[in-house]
Amino acid sequence: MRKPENHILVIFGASGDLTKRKLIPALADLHKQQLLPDRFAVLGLGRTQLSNDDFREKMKEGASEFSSKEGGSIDDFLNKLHYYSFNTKERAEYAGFREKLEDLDAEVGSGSNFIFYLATPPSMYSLVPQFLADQGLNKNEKGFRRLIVEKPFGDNLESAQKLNADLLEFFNEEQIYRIDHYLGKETVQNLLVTRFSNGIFEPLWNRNFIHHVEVTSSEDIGVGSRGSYYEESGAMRDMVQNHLLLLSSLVAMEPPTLVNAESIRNEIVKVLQSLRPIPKDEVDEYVIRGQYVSSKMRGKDVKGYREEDGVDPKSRRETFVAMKFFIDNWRWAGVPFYIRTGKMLPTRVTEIVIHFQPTPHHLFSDDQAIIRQQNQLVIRIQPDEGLLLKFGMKVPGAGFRVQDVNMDFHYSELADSYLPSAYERLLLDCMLGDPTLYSRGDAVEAAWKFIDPILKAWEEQPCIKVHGYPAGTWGPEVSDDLIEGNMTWRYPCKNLTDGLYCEL
Ligand SMILES: NC(=O)C1=CN([C@@H]2O[C@H](COP(=O)(O)OP(=O)(O)OC[C@H]3O[C@@H](n4cnc5c(N)ncnc54)[C@H](OP(=O)(O)O)[C@@H]3O)[C@@H](O)[C@H]2O)C=CC1
Ligand SMILES: O=C1O[C@H](COP(=O)(O)O)[C@@H](O)[C@H](O)[C@H]1O
Repeated sequence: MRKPENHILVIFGASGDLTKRKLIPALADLHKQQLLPDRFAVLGLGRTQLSNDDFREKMKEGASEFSSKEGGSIDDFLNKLHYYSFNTKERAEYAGFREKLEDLDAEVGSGSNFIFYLATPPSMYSLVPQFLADQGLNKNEKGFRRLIVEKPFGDNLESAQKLNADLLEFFNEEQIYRIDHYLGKETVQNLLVTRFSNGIFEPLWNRNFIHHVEVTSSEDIGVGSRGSYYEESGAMRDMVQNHLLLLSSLVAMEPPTLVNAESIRNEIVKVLQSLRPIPKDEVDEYVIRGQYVSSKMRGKDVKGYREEDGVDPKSRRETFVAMKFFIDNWRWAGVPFYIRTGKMLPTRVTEIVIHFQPTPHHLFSDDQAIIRQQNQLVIRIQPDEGLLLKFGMKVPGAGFRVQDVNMDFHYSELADSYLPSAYERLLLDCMLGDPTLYSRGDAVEAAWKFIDPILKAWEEQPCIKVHGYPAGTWGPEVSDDLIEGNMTWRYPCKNLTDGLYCEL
């Protein structure tokens, strides 16, 4: 594995949750694998007053699991962490920050190569690049300057377009890395390998052989301390506009000509641009929204969304979305895609299910005892990452009784099954200058273009129902009605509670 060039990673918002829970552990893992450059430092920024030692102490928790087998030590790693306090909203304070950065650059010998990571509230995503440019920090003729932008990338098409325009005023597209952490997941990348390196799957991967596609990302937790964020965002903006549309694009894209950023991202954007718009007056036929209500989960009372901190007791914000859509192109004409996501569902699972067409004639259908499903390929993204192929086999004995059996591969069975975290992979890629697994501006806008009319319809037509589903169930029962024919979603496990469904 190539090591990145020497540089400093500057984290805006380093006193926050993301830095501590995701970024620092990912960097510590890179350090253990000796994948950080020899001359490297992190400069954390925030208004909170912290000394370097305070910052290191605060970050130690996430980074502390170093075993003797691994490279480096926790102290080597922590010594690379530095902190500088300033208000990143104040243009005037940037001169002091630049001096601090240049001093650290001289001390470390990082060649004036900087990555700026925006882990602040989104309201600062447009400001910071502008203030960095004021200080000449957006360009380095001999080395690099890169900008990582966290989600959410806008909250509708217009704001996403504006944010793209604002960023592009000071940084060019090659310098901008828009994070969608789902692309950093090993099993999401494996989707490309499964599709494009296996002769058995690719010939079947089209409307002739695939009946429908299902993508589920469920969580068994509620919004927790993020109630006020969720009130703004809801499941459509938080999960569907980005992660679920991205997963669907990877399932649907054409083979890229090369494995590089341009080819792969060109194919992703083509899928997003081919999504058939959902007319505003048909939204309730294609999209189901739900919100969890209080119930008992695993024997314990759980709050409904409206009882969470920071949530309006009359909120109609969705914590569940299920939807059907079509991709209007040669490969997928007429194939429905079903996607769903929700909080407080019975289990945490992200999976893609490819449902193949049934055989043209049911030769063994006389047998009443067992009703078979169609062949399914289940691509499990998390947890228990792997692949499951379901197909029919003869039940031994008289007659021709057919039963579904599984061919099941689990990543955990590989001898060397280390799965890097999404942030670890994405940070390393940015350090190496590879944007393949980051979203391109046009793709983000294409996704918003598809989602915007749905959000507008929800705003403008209060008669579109918000279905209350008891925490611990698989969401509103009506979401099964979305699926055409005599089929339902795949339920990886049962409801945890019967609860009471309601309309909100
Ligand atoms: N947490 C997560 O799991 C995820 C977060 N994200 C995104 O990452 C971003 C950060 O999230 P998170 O860490 O949870 O948020 P937090 O609220 O925990 O942290 C926000 C950070 O921004 C800093 N900040 C805010 N205002 C200023 C200011 N005026 N000057 C300097 N620093 C400022 C805060 O520092 P201080 O208060 O010291 O000034 C703090 O370090 C958000 O945009 C979020 O949407 C995306 C995916 C997951
Ligand atoms: O981006 C987000 O993703 C998480 C789910 O991520 P996962 O890697 O655990 O699947 C979700 O909880 C959060 O609401 C959302 O902002």
